[in-house]
Order: sequence, then structure tokens, then C-alpha cells
Amino acid sequence: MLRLLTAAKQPVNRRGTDRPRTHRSPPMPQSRPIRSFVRPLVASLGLAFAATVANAAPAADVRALAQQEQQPLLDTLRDLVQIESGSKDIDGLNQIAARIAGQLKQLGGAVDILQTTDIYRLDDTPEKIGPAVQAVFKGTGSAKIILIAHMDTVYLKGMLKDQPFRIDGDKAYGLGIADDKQGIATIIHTVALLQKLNFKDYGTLTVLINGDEEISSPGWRSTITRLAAEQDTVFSFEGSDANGTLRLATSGIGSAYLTVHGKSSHAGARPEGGVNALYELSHQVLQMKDLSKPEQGLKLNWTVSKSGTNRNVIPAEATAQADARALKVADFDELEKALQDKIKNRLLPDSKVDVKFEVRRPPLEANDASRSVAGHGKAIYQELGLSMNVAERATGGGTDAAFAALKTKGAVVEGMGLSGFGAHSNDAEYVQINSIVPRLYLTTRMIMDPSDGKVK
Ligand SMILES: CC(=O)N[C@@H](CC(=O)O)C(=O)N[C@@H](CCC(=O)O)C(=O)O
Repeated sequence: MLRLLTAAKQPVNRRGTDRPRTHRSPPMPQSRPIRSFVRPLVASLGLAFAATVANAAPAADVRALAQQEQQPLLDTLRDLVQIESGSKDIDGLNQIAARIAGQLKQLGGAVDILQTTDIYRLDDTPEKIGPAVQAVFKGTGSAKIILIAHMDTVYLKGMLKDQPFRIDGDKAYGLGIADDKQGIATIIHTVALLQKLNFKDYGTLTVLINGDEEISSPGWRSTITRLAAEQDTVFSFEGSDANGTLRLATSGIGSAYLTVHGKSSHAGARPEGGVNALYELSHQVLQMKDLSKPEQGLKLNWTVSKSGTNRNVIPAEATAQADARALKVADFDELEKALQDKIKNRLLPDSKVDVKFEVRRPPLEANDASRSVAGHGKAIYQELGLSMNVAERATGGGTDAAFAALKTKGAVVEGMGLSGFGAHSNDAEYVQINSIVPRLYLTTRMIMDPSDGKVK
């Protein structure tokens, strides 16, 4: 039975008025088989696998099962991509949550579909926030490990019909496939692999899939922080680059909001009677376009703007929004000050200009615990004859790994997902199929080894 719960700051009172409603697991969608894409990679991995490893027998089992799991993972990925789940599409998010919950339930987890009431409201936070899926697998050991990914995408409802899931050569394409549906599929099939190995040496293996990462996790940030604080290790399944790099740092995200008030007037008969807010906005955006400092990881890019009501009316209002990234929250203070200084210089003295800055998510910074776990991952990849980077400097993406790191003493490792490209690109998002087998091998072993005390 799946449980529907409400997540707030405190554990939900299951006996009181918040008593969860329960419903039956939704029927699992039928998986249509996809043509096999197991490429010569399998042969080359076979050679690489000949490398001597300390625990050769279990490792060989993991390798063999990872290869068998590639096609089921692709089937899951296809089904997830075929459900539109933009951050504001609550119906779509409920649908994909039910799909994910059903599959985790089949794998033996205690599964809850959570609803949040603890919302950290940002300037653009929608009224309703999508659900999260939580699954807990109980083992016989003591290690506490959480696997996180997100099910929301940046895409708008209706885009799927022109861009369905498709495979072309060694790439699987689809909206949100890299960011972050691959993360969900990789988690599900890592759990499936552990189950096939009958591996239960962990204490608890928790899975959390939230529906609001692309809007800075207003509804699930506190849950992520709270759950992560109880763990020894947090693995976050955002995608990886072509080399499978694990990331120990991610960028903080901020937003600047610029508002210009001018004066409307007849655009044909009396334009000189108005104060054109669009002209002033353009001036401000242009003079604020070079505030990035790439050498210190600080970025500011203007991305959204609006102005005017009618073609023949001088616009009285114009607004713009910028996306900001930083390696340290303090860098945002410096940026905000620079913005406040800039607005003093106006093109149209009769206009009024305001700028507001909002910190939306903190950065993730590397520490010794995460270095140790990622270093072990590197050694596991070497067993496959593959080299892997561990990145300690963020490149611009911000993720929920940062919220997970806020209160935990455990390791937090980002980028556990498949190699991919084209996130947020509208038409070019894909994952690399040949990363599935090595990634499943890695993720499975990275759960097994700490559970068996093999990671110090
Ligand atoms: C592919 C990708 O960059 N995904 C993540 C970031 C990452 O993995 O490094 C992503 O796009 N995150 C969003 C978060 C949006 C937000 O917090 O508002 C981002 O824009 O960086």
C-alpha cells in the first residue's frame, strides 16, 4: 500500500487530523521493449573488468547485473520522459510521482508520496508545490545512506508531443532526460540491482525524489536538510559530464529583480509626454551586463524581461530578472552592492529604478568526508579501467546537494547520475547510453562498500 503524507517541519502526526489518506499502488505501466543498445561497450568493459579487485566475486556479480539492468533502466527512462512534469505542472508531477512510487514499492520500499506545507516563498514561488516521493529500505547493518534526485523539469506542458523520447545511436533524447529523469531511473535501478544481489548490509537506504528543484526547492529544501542530517552519506543524482565527473561543490544561486517606473503617453501623438520605462530598463540592463567575475565563479545574466501594454502606448513599467551564481554566499552581497550603485546612473532622470536581490540556494563546498567517499568512487571506476575526475570547484549549476549539506556531518557527493548534455536547452537534451553500465556499477558499489565498512 502506498501512503500519502503531508510533510512539514515536524514529523507528521499520523493519528491526528493530519492522518494520511491511503490509496492503493497505481498499476505499473506496461513497459514496451526498446531495441537493445548494449554496444561494444560491454565487450570493452569485459576486458577492463579483468583488472584484479579485492572483492572479485561480488564485483563480478555487480558487473554482470549492471549489464542486465541497462535495458530495464532505459525502459524506465522512456516512461518517465513520456510524463511531462514541469515544476508548475501539479497534475504531471502527481502522475510521475505515482509512477516512481509504484516502482519503488515493487522493489520492497516503504513508500510515501509526501505533500509539503513548509514552503520557503521566493519571488516566483507558485501557489502550489508538487509532491515528493520518499522510500525507505531497511537493512541489517548500520550505515545510513540517502539517494536524492528531482522529478520536475524546466519545460512547459505541451512540448512533449514534438519531442518524445527517442534513441539515436548511443544517445537517448528527451525533455528533462538529463536533468533529472536519468537520476530517478539510475536510483531505481541501483536499488533493483541491490535487491537482485540480495544485498541488505546497509542500515537504511532512503530515496527522496522532489518536485521543485528547478524553482530552487521552496517546498522540499527543509525536508532534504532534515533527512540528510540523519545520514552518513548523501548521493545526489544530477547528471554527470562525458567523463563521469563526481562533484563536491555546486554554485549558490541568486536572482536580481529590476523594476523601472516611467510614465505612459500616446506613442504617436505625444511621446515626449511620457517617460519610456523600456528605454530606462534597456540602459540599466546594458550597464549591468558585465558584473560577472568568472575567476571567482560569480556570474550575472539577465534572462527575463517584460514591459508595456499596447503598441501605441509609451510603457510606464518595465521589469527584468537576472540569474546569479556564486561560489560563496558573501559574493552575492558584493554583487547586490554593485547593482545598487549602478541604478544611480539613469538614462531618463524622471524614471524611478529599483533593484532587489534574492539568495535562492546556497553553494555546496567540498569537505574531507565527501573527498574520501568520492576518492573511493574513483577507485571503483578504476576497476572498470575507467578514469574519473572529482571536481572541487563548482561550474555554475546549483543543486539540492547544497541543502542536503547544510546540517549533515556525512559526505555529500553530487553528479552520481548518467553522462548527459543539453539540460535546459529546449531541443537537445540527451544522456549517453554507454554511461549506464559503468554508472550502475559505481552507484551500487558505492552503497555496498560503506555498508560493509570499506570506506573510511
Ligand atoms: C544539468 C544541471 O545543471 N542541473 C542542475 C545543476 C547541476 O547539476 O549542476 C540545474 O540545472 N539546477 C538548476 C537549479 C535551479 C534553481 O535552484 O533555481 C540550475 O539552474 O542550476
